[in-house]
Amino acid sequence: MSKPDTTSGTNPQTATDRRSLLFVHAHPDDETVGTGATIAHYVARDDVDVTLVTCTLGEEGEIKTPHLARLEAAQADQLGGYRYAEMAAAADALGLEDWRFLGGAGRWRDSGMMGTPANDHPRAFWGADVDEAAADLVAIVRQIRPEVLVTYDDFGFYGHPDHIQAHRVAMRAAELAEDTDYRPDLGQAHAIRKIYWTTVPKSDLAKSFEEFAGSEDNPFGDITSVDDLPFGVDDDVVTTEIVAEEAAGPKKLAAMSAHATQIAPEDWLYTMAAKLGIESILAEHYILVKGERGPGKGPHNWETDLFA
Ligand SMILES: CC(=O)N[C@H]1[C@@H](O[C@@H]2[C@H](O)[C@H](O)[C@@H](O)[C@H](O)[C@H]2O)O[C@H](CO)[C@@H](O)[C@@H]1O
Ligand SMILES: [Zn+2]
Repeated sequence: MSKPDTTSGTNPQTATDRRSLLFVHAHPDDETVGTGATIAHYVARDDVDVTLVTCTLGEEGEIKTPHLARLEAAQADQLGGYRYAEMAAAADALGLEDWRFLGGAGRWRDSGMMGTPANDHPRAFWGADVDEAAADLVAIVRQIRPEVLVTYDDFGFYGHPDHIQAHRVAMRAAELAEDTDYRPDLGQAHAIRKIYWTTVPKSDLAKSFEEFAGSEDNPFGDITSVDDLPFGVDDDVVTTEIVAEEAAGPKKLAAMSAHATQIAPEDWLYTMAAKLGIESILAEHYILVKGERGPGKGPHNWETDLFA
């Protein structure tokens, strides 16, 4: 579905009718693994423009496709360019038209896992000056003027340095974007109405524990308690559950398969969808950290719409 041209003023809907939703993620694949169903859901709405900003190209990733193994950082160091193409294919699968890299593709490099030498690469995102990186994001915020921003919590959801830095840069950019004295050359100030951090309710993790208990492909390994995982929150900390329509399921699976160097066919995400059903990958959860909580439903009164 091609969107009306909102740049030349020919949009049949007035600009004020359209709503903007911004996702800030660390690596190509995070957008799909963590928020793929939500992206597909809002892209399918005819009143919402979705923008994804990814902070690095994922150059330091482990390669799960053996025939591409030599692209790894320690050998040909071509994984970043390859994951750019994976990002394009995944965006296509989700129907996402506006996807960008922070500062332009290649500005910031994947920092590798915490404590690895890649953390010290001169372009590592982990070593970026937060205000410098945030300035590029302010320009995007002031251009697309999002009502809602989605990013990670201050632990980066699971403690990866690029995820922690994506949180810091996104939150700093939201603060600077609304400051009328900050860099007027980057556009008119804009205040984002709602900000969410991605999360997973422990009740969902407990269900997965149960389903995988004893199986050889248990992604949780020898962890036996959800409280020992580096992510997950009590259900009453979650504020919002987006359950995408069934049609989003195949889109998220196609986007996952687009990220083949990162998500192998035997990956637990596929196994979970197979064991728990496609609905297990249609529900994605968030914590509202800025803005007024909207109407909700269920035992925890979770919002069902990011724009609520
Ligand atoms: C989901 C996510 O953030 N993936 C990151 C992460 O990938 C991990 C890394 O390659 C690790 O070495 C593997 O053992 C683990 O299975 C991967 O999830 O870190 C990568 C390097 O920074 C990054 O490219 C990838 O997108
Ligand atoms: Zn990541």
